[in-house]
Amino acid sequence: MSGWKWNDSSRSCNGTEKISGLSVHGNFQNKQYVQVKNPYLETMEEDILYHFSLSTKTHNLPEMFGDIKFVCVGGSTNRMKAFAQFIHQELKQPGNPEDLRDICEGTDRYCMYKVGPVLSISHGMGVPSISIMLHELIKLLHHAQCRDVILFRLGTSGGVGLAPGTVVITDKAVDYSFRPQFEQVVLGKVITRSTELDEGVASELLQCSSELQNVPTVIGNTMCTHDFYEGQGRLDGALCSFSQEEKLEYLRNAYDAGVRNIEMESTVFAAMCRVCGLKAAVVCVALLHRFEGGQSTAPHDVLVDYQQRPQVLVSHFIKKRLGQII
Ligand SMILES: O=P(O)(O)O[C@H]1O[C@H](CO)[C@@H](O)[C@H]1O
Ligand SMILES: O=c1cc[nH]c(=O)[nH]1
Repeated sequence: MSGWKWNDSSRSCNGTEKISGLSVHGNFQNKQYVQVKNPYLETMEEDILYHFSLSTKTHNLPEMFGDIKFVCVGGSTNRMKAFAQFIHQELKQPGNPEDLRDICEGTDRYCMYKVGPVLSISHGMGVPSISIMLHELIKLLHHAQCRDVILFRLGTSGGVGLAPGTVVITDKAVDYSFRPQFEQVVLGKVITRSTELDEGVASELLQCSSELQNVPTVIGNTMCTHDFYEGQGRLDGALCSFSQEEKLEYLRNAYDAGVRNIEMESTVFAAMCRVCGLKAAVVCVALLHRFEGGQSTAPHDVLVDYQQRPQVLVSHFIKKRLGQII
């Protein structure tokens, strides 16, 4: 790949830097390295990123990943492979997108594709699955000496008071009580972390959406639950202990608290990125209107179109940052 530019509207842009043989233009005076908050890591001779099938001894992580600027994560392996192929075309990368290799092929836990400065990774469903992936991803970015990285979660969700197909850029990721926090149990005690996301990236994404057709987008709070059925007030799970009225009351309360969509990873994603000094955004499409029901009745091709919307939006953002769109 010839050099790519690095535009960050929140900072002045100047200077050129070589990263892994690429000319990267931008302002690196505010170099933001990825911070790990674990003193034990420094003392380890080797760090095995077990679920990625990578290690600091067997892989040259700075050479493999040092130029990463954008990391896009999402639940499904197929979606994240499709996104890698899509961004490969959008960034006009050499070679055939069909030939992209899964860097994590040594394990079937997650998939990972690298396309120039973009990493596309799957994280499975729910907080435990994404948090394991994020521990290893953040260590990977740290070991690779990456800097000024932005993370995006590209997902699907249930809409609250929104037409299906609407993309929600998360303002605050909130828990089941609509609090902007994530609770982690550590050594039997609950640790509470803030789930604030980067406001600048969110408003830049909203601006990007206004430059696109067919990507209706709003900014709103995203509720993260630990379950798809009972946890999200669905009446169609194997278990249901509440009435339709109780469900609607909970969803109305969520709406009044600014919640516009419901998914299952945003709070831990926001909390871990924040602690480690990573800018992050959550961009999820609403597949259905939760006031109206629990099942996705839209035809397959419509759902495929909906799932592509966060990808189109984030790809536009990346192309702008790389100076490919003025
Ligand atoms: O579309 P993804 O990224 O998987 O996200 C949403 O979809 C899954 C449930 O179907 C949960 O993981 C939820 O957060
Ligand atoms: O309703 C939905 C749809 C997708 N993902 C969720 O977590 N909930």
